[in-house]
Amino acid sequence: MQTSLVENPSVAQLDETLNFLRTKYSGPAPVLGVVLGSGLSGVANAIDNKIAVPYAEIPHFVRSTVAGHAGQLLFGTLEGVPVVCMQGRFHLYEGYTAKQATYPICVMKKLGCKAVIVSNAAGCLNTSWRVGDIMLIADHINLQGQNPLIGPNPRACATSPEQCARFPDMSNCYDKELRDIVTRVASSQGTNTREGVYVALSGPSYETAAEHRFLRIIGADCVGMSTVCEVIVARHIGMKVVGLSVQTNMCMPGVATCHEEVIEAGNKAGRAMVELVKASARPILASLEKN
Ligand SMILES: O=P(O)(O)O[C@H]1O[C@H](CO)[C@@H](O)[C@H]1O
Ligand code: HPA
Repeated sequence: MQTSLVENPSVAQLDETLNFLRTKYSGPAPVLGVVLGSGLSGVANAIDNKIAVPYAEIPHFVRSTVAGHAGQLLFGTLEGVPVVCMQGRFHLYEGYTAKQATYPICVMKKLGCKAVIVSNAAGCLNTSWRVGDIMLIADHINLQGQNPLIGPNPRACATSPEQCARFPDMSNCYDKELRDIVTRVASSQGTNTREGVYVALSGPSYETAAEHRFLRIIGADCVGMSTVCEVIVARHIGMKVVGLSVQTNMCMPGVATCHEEVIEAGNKAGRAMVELVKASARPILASLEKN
């Protein structure tokens, strides 16, 4: 288990994790990280030459405790692009600190990833959309009451030689160029993606109808309990981000929400997600290599 609740990951911690992972995987260094949300595990099936490492075995990783989150790190290739994929993520409501929940993002960076695709299942607040729609995250609102960067900010983070800002900019959090690439890939596949704002709450209780009204008023299109801390860390250490939210349930007055419904809708949308993530890997890599 990670011991420090306030410090960024240390060089020693990350080295220990990486040395362990190197005993399990010796293929090409991953350039793209992928985080799979509730019910979205199916994307893992598209990864070729897969090596799976359970989180429980990885030094300084915590455990997945939520249904629909397999709890393993996958190495392999997506359309020939070396990737590392979290088949399941960590949430604050599981009792983890923001630093524990985002440690794998630092590991991805240390392994060589220049960008990360984060995906999630989300409740749909936008009344013109439907269950199953895939939203490219254009921006987020962090209402989790936590920020993974709280605490000392060393001159250079253990993940990167460059200085990590005390006050990192979040203006192009969800990279516009990569977002446009994924949108083009989706439309070439006949998938009509949406763009919008993801709001993250701590959970684990779902929202009340009054909270839904409030979240619409402040400009959110969908709501979830994850992602934003991962994205803040990724941006802090200089990784580009693509965010995908699958609309798994409509947030409507008098309509109950349950996690089984979320997982089922995630699984159903999974096929489109698989195709989208798969076909986006190469163009994303081309864009990263160009910049
Ligand atoms: O964000 P992901 O991990 O996809 O999961 C979403 O689904 C769960 C609630 O059903 C919450 O964990 C929420 O954040
Ligand atoms: N609310 C919060 N998180 C969620 C939801 C929701 O309706 N659906 C999936 N994750």
